[in-house]
Formats: sequence, structure tokens, C-alpha cells
Amino acid sequence: MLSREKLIDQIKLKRSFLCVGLDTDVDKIPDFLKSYPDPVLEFNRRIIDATQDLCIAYKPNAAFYEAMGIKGLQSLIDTYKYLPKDCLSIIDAKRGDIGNTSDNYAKAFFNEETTGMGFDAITVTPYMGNDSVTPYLKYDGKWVIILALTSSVGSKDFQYLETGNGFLYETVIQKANTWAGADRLMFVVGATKSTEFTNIRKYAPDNFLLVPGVGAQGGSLEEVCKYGMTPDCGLIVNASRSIIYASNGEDFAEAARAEALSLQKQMEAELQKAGII
Ligand SMILES: O=c1ccn([C@@H]2O[C@H](COP(=O)(O)O)[C@@H](O)[C@H]2O)c(=O)[nH]1
Repeated sequence: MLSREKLIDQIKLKRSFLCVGLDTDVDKIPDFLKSYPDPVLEFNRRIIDATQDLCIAYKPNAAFYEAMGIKGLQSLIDTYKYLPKDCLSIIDAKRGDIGNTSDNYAKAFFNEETTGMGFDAITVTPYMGNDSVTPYLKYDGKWVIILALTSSVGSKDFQYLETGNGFLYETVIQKANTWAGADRLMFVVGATKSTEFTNIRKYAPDNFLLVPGVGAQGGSLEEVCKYGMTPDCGLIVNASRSIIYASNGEDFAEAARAEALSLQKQMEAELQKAGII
């Protein structure tokens, strides 16, 4: 489990706030891995070995594993077990349902004794409100990461609706912050929405933000840092495809490392600029 203090320590130690997204699609991994008993696990292991000194988090997206049925679930469990303990383990599952159902989603991803998976953090959709989110908060020390302003084009459909108290995404942040503190709650904010970060910091001055959308989606790391960084860093920036599919040859792990290193170097410069390291 990675507390807020430990997370900040890791950021300073590794001079990085990079999250590597393990969106592992069996159709995109190099052919030579296909002869391994579990090609997805083999791919993930090599990506993890190649990047773990450069990142502070890993984020498998549940969809890629669930799409493969029982085999995929086993790959996810075995990948979870392989994740380095000094990195935050995030399951990007975007769950949310009535209380007793959310209890079971929480059990699925947090209760290692039962399922073999004890992720540090889960992404949760806030649409169903308080009773759909609190089941995840019952697990001491686990993080809940609430979708606030997503990187998707469709974010405008609901997240920018006027509530009379600002945009819906602003209300989500304000309300969710009454359910738990910045030591348990993070928010997802897309890198493609970098100019909104100043506004978001009005409602979430201390929360860590999980920021997908640099790399393949074209978001700017520099702008995210300019508008979203706090004295504790406050950012975990994810890149998935741009790292894990940097090459689909035998050199895929080296190519992934080179991509991760390039992001880590930019992050180091931002942390120095902000006086954090
Ligand atoms: O607003 C959001 C929320 C989640 N995601 C997820 O993050 C990664 C991004 O992958 P890239 O390959 O780096 O684009 C992926 O798992 C998404 O499902 C997001 O992109 N935006």
C-alpha cells in the first residue's frame, strides 16, 4: 500500500510522476512472445522490468484483460503480483453501482485474499453518487480515483453541463471531497484539458490528479505541469500506448524504456522548476 507520504517520497526519489499504462492488447504485442504460456504476462513483465526505475505507478486497464475471458483475468492477477511494491498499483476499472454491487467490485480488486488482487487504487465513476463510491473507501489505505474531467471528446456531453453551481465536473469534485480527504481521493483529469487545471485546483488544491492523455492522445505534459502542479507535485501522469507499443519488434522493452525515460527526464525538469527536488 502506498500512502500519500510514501507516494510523494517515491516521486522525489525517482524524480518522476510517471504512470505506465498496461493496456496490453494481445493483437498488438510482438509475435515472438506468442509462444510463451501467457504472452500478455510475458509482455507486461518485460515492460515492468524495463521501466520500474522510471515510474511511480502502473495502471492496467481492466478492459484489455476482461476482453480475454478467464485467461485475461489470470494475466491480470499475475501481472498484479509482479508489480513492484514501491509503485502505486492502479486498476483502471471505472466501476460504480449501487452499494452492495460496489461492495463486490471493491472486493474483486482490493481483497487479495479472495481474488489474488489487492490493488492500491481503483478508478470509479461518480455518476451514481455517494453510496456507489463509499464501498471502496471502506478499505483502509486504498485510494479511490474519481472520474472528474475525462480526456475524451465526449466529456462535453455531461461533464460541462451547467448545474447552477458551475459545471457538473466541478460539482463532482466538490461533492466527492466531502466523502474523504486528499489522502484517499484522487481525480482523473485528462491532459487534453490542460487549461482547465487552474480551475480544477480551486476545488482540489491538495488532491493528486491522475492524468491520462499525454502521448497517443496528444496532451501536453508541460501545460499540465504549468497549470496543475502543486507543492507536493499532485500529479500522476499516465502514458500507455506511446510507451508499451513504442516498437513491436524484439526490442519492444528497450523502446518502451526509451519512451519512459524521455517522459521521466521532462518530469524531472518540471519537478526542478517547481523546486520540489
Ligand atoms: O479520461 C480518461 C480516463 C482514462 N483513460 C485511460 O487512460 C489510458 C490512456 O491510454 P493512452 O494509450 O496513453 O492514450 C487508457 O487506459 C484509457 O482508457 C483515458 O485515456 N482518459
